[in-house]
Amino acid sequence: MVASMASSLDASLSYLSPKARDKENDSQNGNRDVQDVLSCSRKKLSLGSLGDRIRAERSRAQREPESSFVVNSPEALPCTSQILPPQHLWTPNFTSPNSEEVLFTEDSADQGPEAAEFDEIRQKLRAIRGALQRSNTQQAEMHAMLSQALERCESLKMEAADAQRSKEHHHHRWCILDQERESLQRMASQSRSSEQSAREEAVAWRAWLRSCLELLLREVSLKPATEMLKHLKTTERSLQPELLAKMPSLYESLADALGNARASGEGILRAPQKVEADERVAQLERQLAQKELALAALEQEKRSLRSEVRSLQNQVQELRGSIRVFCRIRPPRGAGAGAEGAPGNGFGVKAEGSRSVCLKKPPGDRRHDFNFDRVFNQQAGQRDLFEEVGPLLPGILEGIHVCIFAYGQTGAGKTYTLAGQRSSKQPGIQDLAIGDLLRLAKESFEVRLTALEIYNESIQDLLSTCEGASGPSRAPSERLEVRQSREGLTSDAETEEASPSPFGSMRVPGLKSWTVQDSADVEEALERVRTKRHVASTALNERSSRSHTVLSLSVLRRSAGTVEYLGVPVGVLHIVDLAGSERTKVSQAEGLQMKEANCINRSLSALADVLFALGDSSSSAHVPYRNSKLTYLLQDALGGPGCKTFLFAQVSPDAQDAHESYSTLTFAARVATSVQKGRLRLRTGNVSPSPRRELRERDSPSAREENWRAAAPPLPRRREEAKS
Ligand SMILES: Nc1ncnc2c1ncn2[C@@H]1O[C@H](COP(=O)(O)OP(=O)(O)OP(=O)(O)O)[C@@H](O)[C@H]1O
Repeated sequence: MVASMASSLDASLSYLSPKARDKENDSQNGNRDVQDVLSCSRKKLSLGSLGDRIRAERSRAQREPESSFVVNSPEALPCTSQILPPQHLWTPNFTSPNSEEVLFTEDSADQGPEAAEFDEIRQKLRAIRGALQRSNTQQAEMHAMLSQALERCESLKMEAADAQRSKEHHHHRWCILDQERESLQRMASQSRSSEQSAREEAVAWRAWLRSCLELLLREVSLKPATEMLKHLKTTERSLQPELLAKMPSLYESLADALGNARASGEGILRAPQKVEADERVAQLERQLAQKELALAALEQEKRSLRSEVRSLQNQVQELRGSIRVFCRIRPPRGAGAGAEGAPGNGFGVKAEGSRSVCLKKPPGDRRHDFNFDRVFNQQAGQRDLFEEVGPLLPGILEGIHVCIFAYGQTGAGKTYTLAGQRSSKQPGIQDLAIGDLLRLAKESFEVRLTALEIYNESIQDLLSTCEGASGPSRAPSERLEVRQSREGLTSDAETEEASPSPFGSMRVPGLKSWTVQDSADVEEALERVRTKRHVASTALNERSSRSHTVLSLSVLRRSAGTVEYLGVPVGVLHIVDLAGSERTKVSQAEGLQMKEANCINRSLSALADVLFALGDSSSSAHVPYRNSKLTYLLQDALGGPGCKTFLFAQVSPDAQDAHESYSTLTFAARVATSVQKGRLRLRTGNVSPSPRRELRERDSPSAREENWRAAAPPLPRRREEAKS
C-alpha cells in the first residue's frame, strides 16, 4: 500500500514538473522579447524632441493607475515559493509597461514611416503582453495544481505511515499465530504417534487373543488345560481387584500407623511414660510388618498365577504341534491371471478359503486340494504372516527354540517373505521378529546374531568382517565345518572365546556372533548378509538365492550387567531362507549354476527325508540328519525338545509354474499332516543324544510331558561352576 501511494505521488510529480518548467521557460523568453523590442524602440527614437515627448508621456503614465496590464507578482502565489526555489520563479521586469503603450498610441498618424514602425512595435508588444498574461494565468494554475499535489502527497505520506503501522501490527500477529500453529502441529504429531503406538499395541494384543481363541476352539485335547487356564485367569482377575481394593486400606493403615507413631513419639518427648509409648510403637511396627507380609504374599500369588498362565500358554502351543505349515501364494508374474491368482483358463494354484488351496496342472489335469494350518493368498501382507509367528516370540525368552523355514520353487517369494523388500518398504518376517525380540529382551537379556550360508554343501560365515572376495570366488579358508559339541559351546582350541552355540549340540567353530541391541545394529548385520550371500540371475528370478541362509538369534540371560551363559542360550530363533528348488530345464541353468541347482535340490530332498522320518510314528525310524549339512546343523531345531518349526511353503499361482507348485504343495501338505505333532527328543543336559538313542524315544504323552518340562530354560550356571 505504501509503495503504491509513493509511486502515485512520484507519477503526479513527474507529470507536473516538466509542465511547470515549460511555463517558466515561456515566461523568461517573453521577458527577453519585451526587452529586445524596447531597446530597438529606444534606438529608433533617438530624436531629441521625440525623446522629450516620450519622457513627458512616461511621467504622465507613471501618475496614471496601472489598469490595462497587470502582472501577478510572485507574492500573489504563496504556494509557488513552497514548491519551487526562488531562482526558478519568473519576475516580470517591467517598471512601467503602460508608458510604452501611451507612447505608441499618441501621434502615430502624424509621424509617417516612424508611425508605421511604432504601430508594428505596438502590435508586437500587444502580442507579447497577451502571451505574458496567458503564461501568468497558466503559471498560477500550475502553482495551484502543485500545491494540491503537495497536499495529496502529505495525506498519502500519512496514509503510508498508517499502513506501515498496521503492517507491523499484522506481522506481529502473524508471528504469534505462526508460533501457535507450530506448537499445535507438534502436539498433533505427538498425539498421532502415541495413537499409532497404542493402535499397534492393540493390534498385537488382538492378534494374540485371536490366536489363543482360535487355538482353544480348535484343540479339543486342550479342554482340561483350557479350563485350567480359564480358572486361573478368573482367579487372577478376581485376585487382582481384591489386591487393588486392599491397597488403599493398607496404605491408609500404614499412614495411620506412622502418624500414630509420630504422635506418640512427640507425646513421649512431652510425657514421662516413655515405656508405654515404646510398646505402642513396637506394636504398630508389628502391625506394619504383618500388613507388608500380607501384601508381599498377595504379590507373590499374583506372580505365580501369571507364570502359571504363561506356562499353560506354552503348553497350549506345545499341544498344537511342533511343526506348523503355512502356504503363501505370491502375486502372478504376468497378466492373464484371475482374481484369486489362478489363470483365466483355471490352471495353476488358487486359494480356497483360509486353510486350503487347489491346483490344476495344464493340460487338463484333475483338481488337487491341499490343506494347511493357514493359507495366505496374494493379497496377504507381511504383517498377516507375522501374526502367526509373533505370539511365540515371548516363548524364546523362556527357552523355546523357534525355527522358520521358507520353502518353494525359485522365484516363489521366499526371500520376499523372510527378508522383505527394501524398495517397497515391506519388512520381512525376520525384521519384524528381530524387532519384537529386541523389544522383549530389553535390559534383562542379550541378543546375539549369527548368519551363515550353505553354498554347494560348504558353510560360509555371512557376518565375517573379512573383506575378501564374496561369491563363488571366496577363499576356501573361510569355509567352516559343523561339529558335534559336548558342552554346547563353540569354545575350543579353534576359538579364543567361549560362547554358546545357537545350534544346541551342534556347533560351527569360527562362526562370528554379533551382539545386537537396536535396529541400527540389526540393519548393519542384515546389510552384510544381503551383500555377502550368493545370488545369481536366472531365467526365473533376477536375484535368485544360490544357497541356504541360516540366521540365528540367541537370547542370553543378563544378570547385573553381565551375561551368564555357559549352558545353552535361553532360547533361539532360526530363520532359514532355503534356496529355491528348480528344474534345470526351465531355469536354463548351465555350468556353475547347474552344479548349484543340483546341490540345492539334493539338500532339499535331504530336508524332506528328515521331516518325513520325524513324522514316522514307528520308533525305529532312522532320522537321516547326516545326509546334508543343513539337516546336520539344524537337527536340534528340527523336532528337538521345546522346538517349534514354521514352514512357509511359497508357491506361484501361474499355470506355467503349476508342476513346481504341485511338488511344493505335495511336500508341504505331507509335512503338515504327518509331522504335525513332530517327534520330540529328550534333552539330556547339553549333550545331543546319539541317533540310536533317539530311535528309542517314544512319542508317548508322558514322554511329551517330560520333554516339554525339559524344554524349560535351564538355570544359567557360572563359568567357574561349569569348569568345576
Ligand atoms: N508376495 C509378494 N508380493 C510382491 N512381490 C513378490 C511377492 N513374492 C515375491 N515377490 C517378488 O518376486 C520376485 C522373486 O521373489 P524372491 O526373490 O523372494 O523369490 P525366492 O523364492 O527367494 O527365489 P529364489 O529361490 O530364486 O531365491 C521378487 O522380485 C519379489 O519382489
